[in-house]
Amino acid sequence: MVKICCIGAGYVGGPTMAMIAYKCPDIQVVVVDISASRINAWNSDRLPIFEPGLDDVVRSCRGVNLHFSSDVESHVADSDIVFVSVNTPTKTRGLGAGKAADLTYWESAARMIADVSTSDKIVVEKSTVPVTTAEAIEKILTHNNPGKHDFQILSNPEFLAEGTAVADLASPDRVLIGGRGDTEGGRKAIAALKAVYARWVLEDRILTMNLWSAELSKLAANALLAQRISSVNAMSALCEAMGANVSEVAYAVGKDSRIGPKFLSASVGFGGSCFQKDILNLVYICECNGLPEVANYWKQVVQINDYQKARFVQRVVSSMFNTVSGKRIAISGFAFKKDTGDTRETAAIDVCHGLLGDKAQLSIYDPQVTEEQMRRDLAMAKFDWDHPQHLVPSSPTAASGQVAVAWDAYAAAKGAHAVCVLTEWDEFKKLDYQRIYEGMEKPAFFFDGRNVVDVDALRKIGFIVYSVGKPLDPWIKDLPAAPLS
Ligand SMILES: NC(=O)C1=CN([C@@H]2O[C@H](COP(=O)(O)OP(=O)(O)OC[C@H]3O[C@@H](n4cnc5c(N)ncnc54)[C@H](O)[C@@H]3O)[C@@H](O)[C@H]2O)C=CC1
Ligand SMILES: O=C(O)[C@H]1O[C@H](OP(=O)(O)OP(=O)(O)OC[C@H]2O[C@@H](n3ccc(=O)[nH]c3=O)[C@H](O)[C@@H]2O)[C@H](O)[C@@H](O)[C@@H]1O
Repeated sequence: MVKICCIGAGYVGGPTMAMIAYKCPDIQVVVVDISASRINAWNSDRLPIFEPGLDDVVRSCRGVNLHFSSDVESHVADSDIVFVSVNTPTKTRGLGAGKAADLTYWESAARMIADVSTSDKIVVEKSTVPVTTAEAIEKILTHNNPGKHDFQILSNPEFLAEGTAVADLASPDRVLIGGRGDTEGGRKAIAALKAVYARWVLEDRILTMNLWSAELSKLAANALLAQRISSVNAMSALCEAMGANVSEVAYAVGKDSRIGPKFLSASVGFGGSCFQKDILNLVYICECNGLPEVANYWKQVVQINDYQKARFVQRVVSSMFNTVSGKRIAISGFAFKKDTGDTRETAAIDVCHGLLGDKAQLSIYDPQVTEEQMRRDLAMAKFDWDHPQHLVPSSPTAASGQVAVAWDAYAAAKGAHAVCVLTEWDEFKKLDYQRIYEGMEKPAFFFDGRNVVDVDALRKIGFIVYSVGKPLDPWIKDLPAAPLS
C-alpha cells in the first residue's frame, strides 16, 4: 500500500490530502504539522479552516485512510511520498526583504526529511516556491542523508482557490507535475505521482513537464490572474471618471471568447495569501536575473492593487466632509473573499488601517472571522501574517479603543454614519437596507467595495451610494478622486 505523508496541515495540505484519501481508499494519507492546535482541530468536529463541503470529505475518511498527527518525524520516515505544503511567506528581513520568498520553513522541512529518512522517497513540492527551489532541496537532501537513500524531487503546485477548494480539487482544470523526465528515477517518480491523480483526474488534464517550467507556471498563473483584476480595477477608476459602468464594460469585454468572462469583477482590491506574495517573488526573481523591465511590469499589478485600496479610503473620507474622526463606520466583511474565514492580505486590513488613521470608530462584522483574528490582523506588521501562528508576534490590544466587533450586519450599522462592504458575502445582497438606513446617522453613506448591492434601490431609500466603478452619486461626483498621498 502506498503511504503518503504531507508536511503542513494548512489551507492547502488539509484539503488536498483529504481529497487524495477520499478518492484513493487504498492509499494511507497522514497530514503532519508542528502546530499541535491545528492538528487537534483537524481531529475535532470543528476543522481549523472553513471551506464549503470539506467537513463531509474529511468525515468520510478520517480515521480510515486519512490521519492528522503532530508526530511529524515518524510519519515522514514511514512514507513513500512526502508532500511539503508549508508556508513560503514574503521575507521581512535581510536580503530581498519585502519581495523574496522566505524559505525557512521549507528548508527546515527538507532537513528533517533528510535526517529521518530510512528509505527512498519521492518529495513533492506542493508549496509555491521560487523557480529552481527543487534543486536547492535536492542538494539539502543528498548532502544530509546519512543512509544515502534516493530522493526524487517533483514539483506539483496547487491551483485551488479558497472557498471553492473542494470543487477545485475534485475537478481540477489541470494537475501539473514537474520532474526530471531525463532520468529513469525521475520518470518513475513522475509516473508514481501521476498514478495517484489518475484515480479521478482525466489523463489529458495531468500535465508533465520539467521542474523549472512547473515551478514557474504556478507563479505565472497567479500573476496573470491578479493582473486581470488589476486591469479591471484600473478600468473602474476610469469608469468613475467617465460615467461608465465597470460591470457593463467587463461584461462586454468578457464576451470576447479570447478574453473570457471570469476574474473580471472590479473590487476594493484583491487579497489572499498568495497573489501579492507570488508576484513580489516573481519581481524579485526578475530583478535577480537582470530583467528590471519585466520586474517593473509585474510590480505594477501590486501597485494598482494598493492604489485601489487607497482610492476606496479616499472616497469614504472625502465624501464624509473630509473627516471620519470619531464617526462610527460599519465594516461589512473582513475575509479576503466570501466563503472563507481567511484574512491573509485581505483588503479590509488596509482599508481599516486607512480609516483608523483618520480616527474613525469601526464596527466590524464578518460571518466567519473571529474577533480575535480581526484584532490580531489590525495589530500585526505587514507580511507577519503568513507565519505559523505560534511564531507570529501579536499585540491583541492594539487599536482596541477604535474597533468594535458586531454579531451581524444590522448591529454593525446601528448608529453608524457609513457602511463599507469589503467582502462579497451572499448575505449582504439580501439584507433589509431600509431597516439599516433607519438605524443610521444621516446623511447615511454606503460604500460598496464589492458591487453587491442594488445601487438604485439603496439611493431610493435615501443612502448616498458609492459602488466601485459605477456612475457616481451626485454627492460624490465633484470630490477629489485621487488617493491622499
Ligand atoms: N492558501 C491557498 O489557497 C494556496 C496556497 N498555496 C501555497 O501553499 C503553501 C501553503 O499555504 P497554506 O496552506 O495556505 O499555508 P498555511 O499557513 O495554512 O499552512 C502551512 C502549515 O505548515 C506548517 N509548517 C510550517 N513549517 C513546518 C514544518 N517544518 N513542519 C511541519 N509543519 C510546518 C504550519 O504550522 C502551517 O500549519 C504556500 O506556499 C502557499 O503559497 C498554493 C495554492 C493555494
Ligand atoms: O495560489 C493560491 O493561493 C491561489 O490563489 C488564488 O486563489 P485565492 O487567493 O484563494 O482566491 P481567488 O478567488 O483567486 O481570489 C483572490 C482575490 O481576488 C479577488 N477577486 C477575484 C476575482 C475577481 O474577479 N475580482 C477580485 O477582486 C477576490 O475577492 C480575492 O480577494 C487563485 O485563484 C488560485 O488558483 C491559487 O491556487
